[in-house]
Amino acid sequence: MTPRKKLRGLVAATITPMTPDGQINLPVIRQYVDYLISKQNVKNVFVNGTTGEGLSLNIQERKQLAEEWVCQGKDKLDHVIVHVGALSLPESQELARHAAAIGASGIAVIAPFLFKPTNKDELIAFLQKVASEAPAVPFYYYHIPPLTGVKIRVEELLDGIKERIPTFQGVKFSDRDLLDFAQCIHKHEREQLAFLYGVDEQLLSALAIGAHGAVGSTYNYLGRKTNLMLEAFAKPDLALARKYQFLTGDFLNFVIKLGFGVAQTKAVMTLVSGIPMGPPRLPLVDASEEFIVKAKAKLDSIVWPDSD
Ligand SMILES: CC(=O)N[C@H](C=O)[C@@H](O)[C@H](O)[C@H](O)CO
Ligand SMILES: CC(=O)C(=O)O
Repeated sequence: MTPRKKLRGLVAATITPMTPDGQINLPVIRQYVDYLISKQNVKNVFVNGTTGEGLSLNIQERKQLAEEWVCQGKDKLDHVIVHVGALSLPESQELARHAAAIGASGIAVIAPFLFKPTNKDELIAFLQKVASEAPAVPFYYYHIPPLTGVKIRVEELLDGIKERIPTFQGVKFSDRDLLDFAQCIHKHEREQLAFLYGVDEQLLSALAIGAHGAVGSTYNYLGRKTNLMLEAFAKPDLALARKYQFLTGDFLNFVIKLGFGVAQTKAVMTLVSGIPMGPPRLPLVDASEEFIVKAKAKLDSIVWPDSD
């Protein structure tokens, strides 16, 4: 898939649908693609990331999912970014070659998080070995220190990165350090990079400092509302943009207090879309009935500015 457009706007971090007995449920993806486009107005996806339980899948499953998304997304989605990060460098390289072969529009890599890189050079060395396996595919670094424990500041990491990784195309930034994020944008203003924010509950703050888009789990089911926030911000109608951020924040604040992770995201998506996402894979366990009832009541109680 040769990207016709620059990566901008919302990117849904896809959930991996599973059958009740825990196998990946590929036939559901066709319907999932159509749902994102028609109901959420979201035309970019980030496959096999955190929300997709990418690191809990085996290589074969990851390849099958990537293929299915690229294939079902053909002529429908704008970008299919495949996360190919793994603890094992050769596995990550194999996934990168595979993503290139199937025509993914980008690849992303998370920092290895058991043996961790201790400085910028070690991390770049790892990323470079993966990126070079897919020399024609845009490469994104996936920064998510709350999960990886790798806290190397991105602003430092990016210093000189293009020389080492010519395909470097941007960052998916899932951290609350907006100084680091702002410095990335500021220092690379002249380059055609994509800085995508990944903490959905504070996307508006990231837009204010120049985020080009966002990758997140909530755009699966709150994509349409978040797109209205982006439109209001662009107008600019900041009062309206804030209303949307406050309301999506109201939902997230509520579920975070109940305990909110990928298992709960699967349950919420099943509830909202009607597409069966199935259970998560261990060590994650299914959301409780109580969680689902409360989350649904909360969602139903929100009065959106566009009132539907
Ligand atoms: C830790 C995690 O999964 N972060 C996601 C993306 O990076 C976000 O999309 C969150 O799920 C979202 O902001 C809700 O907290
Ligand atoms: C949220 C996100 O981007 C991910 O699930 O990887």
